Amino acid sequence: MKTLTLYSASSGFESACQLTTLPMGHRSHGLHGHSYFATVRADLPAGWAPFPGGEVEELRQRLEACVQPLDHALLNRCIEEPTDENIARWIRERLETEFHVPGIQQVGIQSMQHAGVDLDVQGMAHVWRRYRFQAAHQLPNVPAGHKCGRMHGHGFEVIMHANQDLAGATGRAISIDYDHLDEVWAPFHMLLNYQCLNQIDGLSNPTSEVISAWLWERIKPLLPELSWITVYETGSCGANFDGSNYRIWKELTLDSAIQLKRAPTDSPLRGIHGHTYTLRLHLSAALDEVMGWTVDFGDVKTLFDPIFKAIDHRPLFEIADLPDGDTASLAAWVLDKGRAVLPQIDRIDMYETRGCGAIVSASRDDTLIPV
Ligand SMILES: Nc1nc2c(c(=O)[nH]1)N=C([C@H](O)[C@H](O)COP(=O)(O)OP(=O)(O)OP(=O)(O)O)CN2
Repeated sequence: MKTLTLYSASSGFESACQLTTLPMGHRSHGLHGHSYFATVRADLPAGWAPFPGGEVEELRQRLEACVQPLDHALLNRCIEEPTDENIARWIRERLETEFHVPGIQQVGIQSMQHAGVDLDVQGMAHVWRRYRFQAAHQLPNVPAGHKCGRMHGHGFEVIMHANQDLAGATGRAISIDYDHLDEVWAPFHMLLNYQCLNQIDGLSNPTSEVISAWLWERIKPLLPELSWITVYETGSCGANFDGSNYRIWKELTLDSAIQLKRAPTDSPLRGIHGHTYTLRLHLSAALDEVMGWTVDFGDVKTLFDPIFKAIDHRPLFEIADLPDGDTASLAAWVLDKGRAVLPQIDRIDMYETRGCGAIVSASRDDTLIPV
């Protein structure tokens, strides 16, 4: 199977800024500050890192050096109008030209816990913002005894992703801002928060997939730039919908020991060390119209469980058919084993720390997935 591997790295910085093109009186017009979080994903060629398996650490160090002038600084001294989008563009430009990072597929800036911008490979900016609502639901068509057949509740989260480069079509003078997303979301919060979802028109079978499509149908006419709706049912699972395709994910954490066998003998990465990994399984499948889902999150967990047990709380360097302990090798191994039991798995994200790791995708033309 031909796969695409993207290496991912992240770096935080604390900065002050001022957005002077926003109207006087807007809370971001004046001097204020953020704890920013930058991420980069790159399709790196063989031989780029000092040793095979060292890509994530090398990318992390270059990103950290790239954003260093922004840390504890006034961003306006480096970037004319430091919106999240402009900061992301500044970082990408410097990574390419001064830090020699090839194959950049995505640069993200998160300026708040619940908002940010992702630049895609074509340089298009996708603004995202996360919202929460508290609601009950029950899935009426699940087999008898399935826990989701009982009335229960969740703190649901929704991410709206909007492709800012489509904003010209709406006639707004400036591209999408977070305030506009808030205005669009406000009536949906009123409709969904503190409700039993089954009682809402169109949500008689309120799975994550159905909720994401229900929101898409209602929000897209109000926000033509909408590119994805993401619904988090719990902190570890949910669904994305882009108007035609459903995707779901299930996230697991594993605590494992590794060694990077190809690291130089004097590198600490060569010795036994470990991580609490975040492993995200992405699946793509058609919607089962009766069940209202693609694949049951519960089935994903059950079918994947033997693989999970083989890598959680284990010395991964003892797995005979795992060539090395770097996250790209590990993600490729999980993709291979995972697809044997769940062919709908089409991508594995494996992070050793927040934002640092590898993404291995079964599709060569992986699009920006907003999770
Ligand atoms: N594809 C879908 N599968 C399931 C959905 C759904 O909307 N789409 N919904 C449910 C249930 O409503 C349930 O609340 C969520 O199930 P589960 O993944 O088991 O979630 P947990 O957080 O309880 O999982 P743990 O990993 O055990 O914490 C079921 N399936």
